[in-house]
Amino acid sequence: MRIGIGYDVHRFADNRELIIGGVKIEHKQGLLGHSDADVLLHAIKDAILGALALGDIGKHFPDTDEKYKGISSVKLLEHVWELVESKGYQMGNLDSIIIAEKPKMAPHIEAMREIIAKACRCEIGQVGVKATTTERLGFTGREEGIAAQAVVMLEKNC
Ligand SMILES: Nc1ccn([C@@H]2O[C@H](COP(=O)(O)O)[C@@H](O)[C@H]2O)c(=O)n1
Ligand SMILES: C[C@@]1(CO)OP(=O)(O)OP(=O)(O)OC[C@H]1O
Repeated sequence: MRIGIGYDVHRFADNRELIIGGVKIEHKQGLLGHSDADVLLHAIKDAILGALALGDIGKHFPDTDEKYKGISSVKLLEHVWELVESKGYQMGNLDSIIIAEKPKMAPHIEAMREIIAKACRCEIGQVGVKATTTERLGFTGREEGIAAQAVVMLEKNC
């Protein structure tokens, strides 16, 4: 078994879509990034790569490379998962948390779990997604950005 941890932050910006966990969420602002800035999927991918000591997403998908400009983070997760399978591992389980004052994530959590489970070729029951505010404290509390954390456990195929 291998475990990994991931953490990411993206700042809010005008004229950007808000995409979290592969779900487009209606909000006054979106997150800024070279890709679609899906902070949750970035934390999950870093946790997966970390579990296999393969570095981080910046190493695999440099933000200086035009081919990743505006790219869907679901596509990048699918690519990371192909690496996992090529190394002979499968999903044990993953858990994650979105740290955001607003918007409300609860109505979108099931859709996020489905998207992540599909990309990682596992059951929805192996994928945890939660959300919390920081009670208006800090940069997330001031609605300057959103953070996400993830942990993953991978199991070696028999
Ligand atoms: N952006 C968010 C933040 C929180 N939630 C849900 O609300 C619950 C209460 O949040 P607290 O920070 O006050 O503990 C939390 O457990 C989430 O279910 C949310 O949907 N979206
Ligand atoms: C996802 C990538 C892709 O270029 O770009 P960003 O959306 O800027 O995201 P970040 O977490 O800052 O860096 C990782 C990059 O790999």
